[in-house]
Amino acid sequence: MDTKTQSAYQDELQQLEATSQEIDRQLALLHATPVYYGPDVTEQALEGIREQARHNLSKAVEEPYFGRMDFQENGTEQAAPLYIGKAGVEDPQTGKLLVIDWRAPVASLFYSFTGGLDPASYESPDGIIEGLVYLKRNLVIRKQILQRVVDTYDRSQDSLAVGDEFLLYRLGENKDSKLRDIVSTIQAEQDRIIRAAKNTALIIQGVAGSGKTTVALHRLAFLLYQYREQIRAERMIIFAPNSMFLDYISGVLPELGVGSIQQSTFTDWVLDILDQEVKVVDPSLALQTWFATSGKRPVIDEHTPGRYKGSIRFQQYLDDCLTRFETTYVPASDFIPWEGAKLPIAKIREWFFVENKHYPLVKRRERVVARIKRWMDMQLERIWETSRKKELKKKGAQKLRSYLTAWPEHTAFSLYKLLYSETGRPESLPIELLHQLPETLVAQAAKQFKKKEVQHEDLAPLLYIHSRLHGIPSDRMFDHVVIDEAQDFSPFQVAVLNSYTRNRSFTILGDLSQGIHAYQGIMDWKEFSDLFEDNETGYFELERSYRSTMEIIHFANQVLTRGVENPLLAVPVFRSGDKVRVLQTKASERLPLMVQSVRHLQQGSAATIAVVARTEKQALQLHEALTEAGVEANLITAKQREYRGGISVVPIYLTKGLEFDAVLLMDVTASHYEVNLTDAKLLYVGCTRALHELWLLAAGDLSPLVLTDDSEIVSTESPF
Ligand SMILES: Nc1ncnc2c1ncn2[C@@H]1O[C@H](COP(=O)(O)OP(=O)(O)OP(=O)(O)O)[C@@H](O)[C@H]1O
Repeated sequence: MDTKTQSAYQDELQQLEATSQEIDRQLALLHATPVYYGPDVTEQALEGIREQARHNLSKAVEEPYFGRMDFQENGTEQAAPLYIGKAGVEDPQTGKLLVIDWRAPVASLFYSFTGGLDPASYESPDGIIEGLVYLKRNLVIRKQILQRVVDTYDRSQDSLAVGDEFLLYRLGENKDSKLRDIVSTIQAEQDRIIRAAKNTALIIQGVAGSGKTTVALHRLAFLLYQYREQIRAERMIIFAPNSMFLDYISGVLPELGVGSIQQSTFTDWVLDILDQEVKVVDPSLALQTWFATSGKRPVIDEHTPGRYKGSIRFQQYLDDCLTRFETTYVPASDFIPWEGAKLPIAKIREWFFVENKHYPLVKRRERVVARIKRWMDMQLERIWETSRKKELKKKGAQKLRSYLTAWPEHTAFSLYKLLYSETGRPESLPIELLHQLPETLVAQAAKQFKKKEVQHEDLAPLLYIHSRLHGIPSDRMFDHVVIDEAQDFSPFQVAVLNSYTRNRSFTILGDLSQGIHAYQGIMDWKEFSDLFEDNETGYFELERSYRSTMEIIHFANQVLTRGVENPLLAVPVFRSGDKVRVLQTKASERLPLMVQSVRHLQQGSAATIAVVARTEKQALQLHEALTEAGVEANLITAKQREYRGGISVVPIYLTKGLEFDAVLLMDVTASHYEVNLTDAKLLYVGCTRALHELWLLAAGDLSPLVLTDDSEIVSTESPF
């Protein structure tokens, strides 16, 4: 350590001691205050504040801050050090902030400042604040021990750009089984997204490993801080592709001090609203079909079920059907409960179509039926003779029951089923409407709906019908919605979600280059932005990839370029690692070489390893071989709900969103990965899951997607 670093270290030690003492003091005081359980509302509110403070300080005491910025605001005498941490800590005597919450406006300087001598500024509630930055320092504190002090900018030094050394140090670390927060190293382009205003539908195209998922989670924490008066955690939701992925990201929000944000898959969320009336067919069946090796895969076009039923055209079709249906929903005849009493149909129609027109269909029916009953009661009041009254009452009730059979109650599913049915259609839904649908869809529906089973792509239509029937209760509305892996969502899904979201407050993130679910997803972000007015959306691109080494990113980019026209290529951060290893072998050596490779990677520094198969069937076989060889590994299938870390065996299409220290891609042969869009994207996804090491194995001819003689990034030598 040179003298300058040593002195910085000493300064920071003293600062840490002083801050820790103050936090300890405040915590002791809070713990000494008895918890209030009484009925007084003011006291309850104060207890809430104390509870939050207890929680924040107990976290802060271990690791009070991670950054320091010396900033001299214009008009002040000298630069003041600002310490930035996960939670703010105030000195109650002076009101001075000992630690600034990373989400506070001034903390944005720590992330947005990229160096140079020019003044820097940030937006405060009172307007733009300008001044000079003198120092940007990263600090690693673990359990109150100062482990590292790294200056990434120093105004008095020669190099005036913010250096990457601290970021590289963090990126070089191994990962455990869960995604982590990045508060200490958020990059300027990520910070802009995190702090973007709430009431816009933000669309973010980010290359693999650019931090999309991480940024989305940090954005939720920011929104909760910035708009604490307007939004609530329980009314925010993050949609992710599957339960295992949700498990993988589940640690970040609690680490950031925000819990209770809903996390769900689109499927689970819709089924809950539909009260589990239907079942979704086993998702692995669809995956096996769409991710069969090339030649066995169905062709994808506009009639592909996912694309057809996910389109706005289909939403308009449903809309038209529902509007027609409504016109003849009321029975066609007068209601005559007994001889001499008649409720004219014109009256019933007036109640239904005029007086209650603002209510959703189900509610409207309920209200009109209740009104008919009241009308009947009034008619009965005119009759004095008790036995006659009783007799008519009974008769009226019977008549009403049969009258209502022409006015059946519907659920979203029963109505949806009706739209596909040749028989039993009301006159408002002529058979010609059915003939507008592709025949294959009608045939599939007839088969599945009998068993109350639907496909994933039926969920948005069902929810749409449900909301037309029932309306959307205010407690179901979201304050903010995050859609991760959004390239696999359909426009219809986003449109229907929009009706459940206040002020179109969305963060929609994804990567078109990873759009492997083309049978249901989008081809262009315009398909989503077209759903909103121009001034309601924002679009960001993230090009830098933080996950993988330069070698891995360059290699993955080559794969993509070979199968995709004009691909969006990732730019790696300057982190060099081992070369990508490509190993060819004989069929008989395939499994032994896999076992040997896994053992080798395990003995190195990799804590998490993925053995990636092309299909689920192959994953099963590879898992079996590893188990037989005594290597403990977890098999990941479409039904998996937990991600356990360690060694995972996983079909390539299920690796999306995850990351591993080392990835071993099996069977990268010409027959498994051909030169086409889907295979190139699949392989790209597989390659970009690796942080530090990427190995490819092929028993047979190598896939043309990976053929390269670039010896700078690839090695074909055996390490054994
Ligand atoms: N600013 C950063 N500082 C440190 N690590 C970062 C930063 N940004 C991203 N990372 C790391 O990069 C990795 C990739 O992040 P993340 O999974 O959020 O990316 P992604 O864009 O969602 O990836 P993909 O689309 O490939 O699944 C994670 O390990 C994350 O911690």
